[in-house]
This record gives sequence, C-alpha cells and structure tokens, in this order.
Amino acid sequence: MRLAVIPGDGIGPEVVSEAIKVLGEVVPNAETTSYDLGASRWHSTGELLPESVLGELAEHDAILLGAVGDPSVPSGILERGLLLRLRFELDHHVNLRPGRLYPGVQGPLGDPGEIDMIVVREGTEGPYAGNGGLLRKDTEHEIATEVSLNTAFGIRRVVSDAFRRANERPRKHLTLVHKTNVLEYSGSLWSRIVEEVSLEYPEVSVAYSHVDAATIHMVTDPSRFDVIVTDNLFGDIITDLAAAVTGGIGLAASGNLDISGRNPSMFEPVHGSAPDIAGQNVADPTATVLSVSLLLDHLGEKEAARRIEASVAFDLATRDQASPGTTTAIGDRLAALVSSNAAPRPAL
Ligand SMILES: NC(=O)C1=CN([C@@H]2O[C@H](COP(=O)(O)OP(=O)(O)OC[C@H]3O[C@@H](n4cnc5c(N)ncnc54)[C@H](O)[C@@H]3O)[C@@H](O)[C@H]2O)C=CC1
Ligand SMILES: CC(C)CC(=O)C(=O)O
Ligand SMILES: [Mg+2]
Repeated sequence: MRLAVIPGDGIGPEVVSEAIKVLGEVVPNAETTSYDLGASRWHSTGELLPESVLGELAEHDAILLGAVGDPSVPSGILERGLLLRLRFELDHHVNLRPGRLYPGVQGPLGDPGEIDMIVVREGTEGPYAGNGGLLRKDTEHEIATEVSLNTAFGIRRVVSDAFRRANERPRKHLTLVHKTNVLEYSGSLWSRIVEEVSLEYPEVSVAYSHVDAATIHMVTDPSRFDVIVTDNLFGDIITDLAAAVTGGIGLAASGNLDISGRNPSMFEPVHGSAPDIAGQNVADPTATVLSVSLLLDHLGEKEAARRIEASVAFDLATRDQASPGTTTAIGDRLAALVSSNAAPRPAL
C-alpha cells in the first residue's frame, strides 16, 4: 500500500502524525511518502502544486491530507491553488462525509436519539468551480460573480453514488438538500436527476429539504437523515453543522473519492488548519484517524478499517469527555487500542 501524505498547515501535521501512528499498527507495511505542500512551501518557493508533484501524487494508492490554510497567506491561495486543485485534477467528485453520534459522546443537543447519516457532497462543481470574476475592479460599481457550475454528468454520478449507498443501508432513505425555490436552474437539474435515478432504486425512499430548513432539522431532528446528497457549497456548510451535532469538528472524517478508480482518492478531516489552536498539542486527531479508516475501507482493507473505527468508538465511549487529552495522548491511546485489538466490535 503506497500512500502519499500531505500534512499541510496549522494543526494538519499534528493530527496527521497521530493518524500515521495508528495506521502503522494496522498496516505496518504501508509505505508513506510525505509531501511538503502548503504555506511554508509557498513562502519559500512560490509553489502551490507543481505538475511534477501532482504526477507523483497520482501514482499512489491514496492520499492522506491534514489541512491547508494559513493566516500568513492571502485567503484562498492555498485553498484554491492546492486543495481544490487536487480535488479537481484528481476528479474527486464524491466528497463523502459520515456524520455519526458515537455512543457515549455528549453532543450539544442533549439526547437527540441516533444520529447516523452520510453526506454525499458533490466535489468538483457548484460555486467552487472557479467560474467567475471581477468586473470594473476597484470602482464603485465593481461586480463579482461566482457562477455555480452544474452538469448533468457531474450531478448524475454523485446522485447515483448516493442512491447506491442509501440502498445498502438499513433505512434506505435519501434526502436531496438544495435550494430549488430560488436556484431555479441548478435546482431543477438536481431534482430531475434525483427523480430519474430514483427509478433504479425503488426501495429507497426520497425526501427533499431546502438547505435553510435542513439546518433546522440538523439541530432539532437530526435522526431524520440517512443519506444526504447535495452540491459542493451546501455540503461544505451542512457537514460542519453535522460535525457539531455529532460531538465536534475534531471527530468528523471525510473522503474525496474518484469513484471510477482512475485517480487516487484523498482522505482528510472535515476541519481546516485551525490556526487558533495550532502548535499547542490540543487538536483532536480523531477525525484524521477516522479518515484513515475510510481510506482503508476504500482500498478494500475492511478489517483494518473496522479495527480503527472500533478503537475510536471504544475511546469515545470511555474517554473523559470534558478533557479528552492532548493530541499525542489521544493518538497514543488509539494506537494502543488498535495494536491490542482490544476494542469490542461495535455494530457498524
Ligand atoms: N480541508 C481543508 O484543508 C480546510 C481548510 N480550511 C482552512 O483552514 C483555515 C482555518 O479555517 P476555519 O474556518 O477556522 O476552520 P477550522 O475547521 O480550521 O476551525 C474551526 C474551529 O474548529 C476548531 N477545530 C478545528 N479542528 C479541530 C480539531 N481537530 N480539534 C479541536 N478543534 C478543532 C478550531 O480551533 C476552530 O475554533 C482557513 O485557512 C480555511 O480556509 C478550512 C476548512 C477545510
Ligand atoms: C477550504 C475549502 C476549500 C474546503 C472546505 O471547507 C471543505 O471542504 O470542508
Ligand atoms: Mg468546510
């Protein structure tokens, strides 16, 4: 197993090093190559993602990324020029973001019942496509556009993936989250494609929620969600909220998948580089460890993936919720649990 690792900025290197520690306990022969990309490379060389590096990354089985973004770099340079470029170049059209309230975790909602959802966020289109610009710059009449790109091809492959996942889950329920009451054209295309694909999955029940209402339900009744399919921007926003209601952003994992398998998929925590806590050894590495579990599952290493998730579940059920420990202490605990294979298998 050849993995490329991009620790990145802020807390990225801190959480990635704990995740690699845990990985080493389940797949000791995994070969990891670290790539220096992010703020420090940009400052020293002006480079974001050289073609040669992109080529090398593409040769790996999968990529593990910490986070990018740094206050010393103008906003958007690293996010667009590195992170989004990776997602777009490697055709990471499915951005998979599970949102699960693990037993024992005290979320902010008290006792909301079972929360176990998967958000299938479109990853290469929408308002993030870079389709826009500034007109009459630096005048009083400056105009900024950011045109959302939605292709039938792009939507269909993501919607099909979401239906496939819903069909394999016990509840078999899919919710389209959009804003069709206002975004007339893209909303219509998303709705029509969901309707078309639903015909192939008669057992999957389908619901629709406007994104603003979805944020209400995410807080007042999150257990209504099973699989959510949505566009790039809405998915970005609601997955931070899903993370918040399932115990915090430090627990939320994600995968950027090229379902065709032509390019390596990339796994990363949902959170960013958290400059406010960087360098303090206080970031929770659990999201990155769970991202490694998603990575292994994606590469077919199902047992290894389950061992990691079981260890995380055990740790979450038994840790001091108010004071879970330092980044390295959590990493050490998880590595020890995985290594001893002691955590009971949860019903996953
Ligand atoms: N995938 C990526 O690389 C992402 C990068 N970013 C970038 O990261 C930088 C910071 O962005 P923010 O909007 O502040 O989002 P953020 O996710 O980095 O931080 C939001 C809040 O969550 C906390 N937090 C994040 N991860 C945590 C962890 N593992 N344990 C405990 N607390 C954690 C932070 O301390 C902060 O209070 C920006 O440059 C942004 O563009 C943001 C999101 C994703
Ligand atoms: C920094 C953005 C480009 C990405 C983001 O916030 C996300 O994917 O969650
Ligand atoms: Mg985000």
